[in-house]
Amino acid sequence: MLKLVVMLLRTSRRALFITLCFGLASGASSAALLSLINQSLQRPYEDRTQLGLAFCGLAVVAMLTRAGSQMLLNSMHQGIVMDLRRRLARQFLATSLRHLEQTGSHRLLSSMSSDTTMVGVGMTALPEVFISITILMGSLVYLAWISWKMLLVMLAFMTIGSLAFSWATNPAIKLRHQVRQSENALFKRFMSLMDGAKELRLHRPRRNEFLERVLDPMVSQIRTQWVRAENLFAMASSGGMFLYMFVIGLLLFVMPRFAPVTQAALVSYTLVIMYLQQPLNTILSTMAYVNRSVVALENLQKLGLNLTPENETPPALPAETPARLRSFRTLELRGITHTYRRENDDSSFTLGPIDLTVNRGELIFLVGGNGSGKTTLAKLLTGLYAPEGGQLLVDGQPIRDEERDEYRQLFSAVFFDFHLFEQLLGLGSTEQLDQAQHYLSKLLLDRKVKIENGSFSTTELSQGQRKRLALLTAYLEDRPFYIFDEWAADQDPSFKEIFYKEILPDLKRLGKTVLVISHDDRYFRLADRLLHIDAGQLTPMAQPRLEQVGT
Ligand SMILES: Nc1ncnc2c1ncn2[C@@H]1O[C@H](COP(=O)(O)OP(=O)(O)OP(=O)(O)O)[C@@H](O)[C@H]1O
Repeated sequence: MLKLVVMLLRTSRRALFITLCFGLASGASSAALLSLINQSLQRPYEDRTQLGLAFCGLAVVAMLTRAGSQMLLNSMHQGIVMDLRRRLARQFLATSLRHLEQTGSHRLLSSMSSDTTMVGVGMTALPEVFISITILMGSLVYLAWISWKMLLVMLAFMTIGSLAFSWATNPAIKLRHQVRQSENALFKRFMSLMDGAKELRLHRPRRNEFLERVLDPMVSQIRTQWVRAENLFAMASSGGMFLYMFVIGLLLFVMPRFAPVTQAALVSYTLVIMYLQQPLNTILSTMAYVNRSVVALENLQKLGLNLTPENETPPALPAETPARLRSFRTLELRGITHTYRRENDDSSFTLGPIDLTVNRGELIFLVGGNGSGKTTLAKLLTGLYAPEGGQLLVDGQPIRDEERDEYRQLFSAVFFDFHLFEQLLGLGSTEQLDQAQHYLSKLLLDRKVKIENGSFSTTELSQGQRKRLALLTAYLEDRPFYIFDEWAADQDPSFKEIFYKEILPDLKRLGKTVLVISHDDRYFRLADRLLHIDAGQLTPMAQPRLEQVGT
């Protein structure tokens, strides 16, 4: 909870201060109203005119300050959620790709939507807790002024009540943690539902089994856990209310038998105790939100997305890569290794140690069977994965961890599972937009797609056409090193021919270094160098079947 308080102070100190002022003014005016009611009840009707006027004024102040504090809380809540989402997106991009892959997109998505909202709710609930605690303290002081014995009775019951509440709600908090885990698992199933839309529609038994065996049990498990957790909280709150009524009953029906008390004093105690109910209620109910947001914050931290102040998002880096890197002569992988380890699974895959030097301007084909490690090698070469062992060197100089992002800016890559942004992000200069128009016709897409306001008019195209748009984006990036991961696999034979015989030689002519991951052995002879990978090791390449080459 302390982390929440620190985050609140760091992100919204001014808004918090103003909200607290309004909240306290609202609490103080309500307390003044209470004292006024108390005084009025003890005066004859004819003497109440002045008190009546004061009552009206205070009621208006109480209403305005309450509305003001609520409106400020609303805007503070959305401000906090907005800030959290922005910071989370930046943290997400600063986190290593491998970590994200291991975590799984379902968990990240579910956290980015529900956990951020919950942290925001908890942070906004905190000022209400502070205000209610202050009002509670003020009321207790007023109670002590009326009767210190009553205060002692009240404090004793409040202590018993809060101990009992935390004892009763501990299992509920554990259940909330379990609900959160189950929600992650549900999100994964929902993603399968969307990704497998075609497969589920085509095969009725698969669809039925998916719904009955995969989705429904998880949905009902969440329902059970949720209801159990919330029922425990409801029982604990009701228990608290019962204890409260017990105190009032004790005061009205039992205490007068043992300690003589005037009617006026009894009315005063009862009024104050009834009034105390509101802040106590607020504390109990808002503490439940604070609690949930602590769970959400811990969940985000478990994913490596730390939003606490000590983990500031890194500053934005300059867009340009330093000239030292851009003008490289050689890129070298020296003894590079990478291992994929799977949770709850003994099988693992190790790539390397890889020793490889790439000279500027080379056109290299990387070939090998499925699962041999081609894409992994490309991710290591581009700096998307940090090597577990070995070093990346540019012109003999090792790339340090903090330089890796700059190093990555040397590359333009179209991976097998590429993503096509609808907007030409970071490529909006007039010159680039003109070039884009030229490349659209070169890639035979000018009849399908237009470029309007820096965006493609559509990306709803065939997979092969989308890949051509991804290639267009790569052209515009104008980076020194190009990587194509089975780019031609989705292209028709005539466009394959254009890719291997026109586009790749063009890039080479422009002085670009190109690594092509390919299974198209009929074009292997076009490479300056052929690299073969097998079971994670670079191995000597068998002679390509020249009789098929270039025909
Ligand atoms: N995200 C991952 N988590 C765990 N293991 C992985 C992951 N990605 C790949 N692997 C493992 O690493 C091995 C190499 O994968 P990689 O994608 O580099 O192969 P590839 O040569 O590009 O295959 P393909 O030709 O099928 O695209 C695979 O055998 C696979 O078992």
